[in-house]
Amino acid sequence: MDILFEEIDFQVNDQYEQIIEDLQKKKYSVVDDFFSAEEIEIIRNGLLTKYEEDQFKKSAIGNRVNELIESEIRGDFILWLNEAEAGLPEKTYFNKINQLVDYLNRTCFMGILHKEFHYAVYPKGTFYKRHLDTFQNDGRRKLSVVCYLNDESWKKENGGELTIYTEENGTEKPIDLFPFPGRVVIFESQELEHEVQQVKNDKRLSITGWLKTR
Ligand SMILES: O=C(O)CCC(=O)C(=O)O
Ligand SMILES: [Fe+2]
Repeated sequence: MDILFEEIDFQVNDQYEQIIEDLQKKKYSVVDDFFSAEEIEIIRNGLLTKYEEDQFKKSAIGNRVNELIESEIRGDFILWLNEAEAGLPEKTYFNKINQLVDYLNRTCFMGILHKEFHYAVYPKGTFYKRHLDTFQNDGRRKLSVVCYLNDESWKKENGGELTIYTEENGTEKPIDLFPFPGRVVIFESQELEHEVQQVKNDKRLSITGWLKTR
């Protein structure tokens, strides 16, 4: 009975199916309407409140135990999120992420057991040089998930593109993705090198995180 009930409960989700197909075909997926404008505003306000309260710290290279601040490599400021202590903004974020994780685990047996996310602010002039997310000493990182939190006034001239280094017929093909609000980029952490181009104006707001196995 239990099994039958679960099968009835399951609903195909076209957006998630598209993400799965993209990941299988290209190792990355760009979803422009993962969050609504209202949700993004709630989450952005959550970030800004904590940023103004000085809760962020300078990002570092390495893992969370062995950190080294390297401004030549990355210049963002981050705040790790604790889901157990999430307020409305973080709950709004995690609700959607958890739905996606459930779907991936159910349909692709991805075995995602852990996740870690942080808010990030890239002030004017900052960047994150080309890297692979598993350089952070964490082989359990399976999927990287980045969500952009700026408002509608974010312009291309502000820079801060995420450049992902894809491959086509054996040659490297960089793709620039602008950090538009509500856009979520998901990619294979162990496979795809990427970088954040210098922010030319304003400050670039996001949540970055990893879905992890084992
Ligand atoms: O903010 C982005 O677009 C990517 C951030 C990133 O690569 C990282 O934090 O590892
Ligand atoms: Fe990264």
